[in-house]
Amino acid sequence: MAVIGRPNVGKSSIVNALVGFRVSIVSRRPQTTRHRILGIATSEQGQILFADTPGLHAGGKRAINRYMNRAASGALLGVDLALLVVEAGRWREEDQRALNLVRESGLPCILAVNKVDQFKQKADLLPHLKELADKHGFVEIVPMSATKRSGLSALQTSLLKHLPQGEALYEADEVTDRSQRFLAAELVREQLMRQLGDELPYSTTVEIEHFSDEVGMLRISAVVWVERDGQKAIVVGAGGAQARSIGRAARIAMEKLFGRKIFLQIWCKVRENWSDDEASLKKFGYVD
Ligand SMILES: Nc1nc2c(ncn2[C@@H]2O[C@H](COP(=O)(O)OP(=O)(O)OP(=O)(O)O)[C@@H](O)[C@H]2O)c(=O)[nH]1
Repeated sequence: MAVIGRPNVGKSSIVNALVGFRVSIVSRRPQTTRHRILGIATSEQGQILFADTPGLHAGGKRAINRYMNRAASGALLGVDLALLVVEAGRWREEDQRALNLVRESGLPCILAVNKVDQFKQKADLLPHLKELADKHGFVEIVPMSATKRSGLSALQTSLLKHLPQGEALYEADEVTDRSQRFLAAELVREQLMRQLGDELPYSTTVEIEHFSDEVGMLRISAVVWVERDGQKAIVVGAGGAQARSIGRAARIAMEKLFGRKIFLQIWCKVRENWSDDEASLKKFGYVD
């Protein structure tokens, strides 16, 4: 099934909560997820395959924005069910755009109304849900909060109810189809999204130059690519402090995720205009 919605509504948080593993990075900034990522949630009741997707957005004109929107809308092909995620109390143009794509796909769709913990007027929740119900024939509407872990089991139950029965495609201990190398790059990028201000995260990407499994540890060398020299100065920081802080937080996250000791080195390099250049995007793994 495909998880779809505008940026920042909590798609990755929902997938991680149901998979029970941080397969997809999360930050408070919109457009954190850039790739389609498979999350596998296996329980006694069954196995659910989630395609987490980049937030569907308007406005971004660079090649990377087109790639992200393609990755999201393409996820609706070849799945049995759509999960549209919205933020409680908000309905924007981009939510409508996501709903339109679901409509065009003809897929049955469950609506997850996330972040109900932030919904100020609790008494208005029911009328709000009614308004949402009027927008489309959703097979179910589930109010929930991924961070407070409320409504998760209701969501899991309704997903299982509306997915077709079949043989499990993955082993019970598999959580994603992505490699450790990919996840390592994502965890560095997560820190760039979290620690860098303003527009800078959107000019960065991460390439793993070296990844080796050694006795007692994984040795990883990552390149943070930026688009201008001035950006490199910010990523590195005074005396290298910013790069060290990014590296430290990413290493801790990797050790937790992989259950291994990690030796992580980070370099910062400039490649002008990489985010609007098809060849650079390919080189950095943005491949359909
Ligand atoms: N208050 C609250 N915050 C939430 C909830 N779920 C997610 N968030 C926060 O919302 C922000 C965005 O979450 P993500 O899971 O990255 O959202 P996304 O839809 O995958 O975002 P994109 O990558 O932009 O598409 C993060 O700061 C999350 O911690 C929730 O239930 N309640």
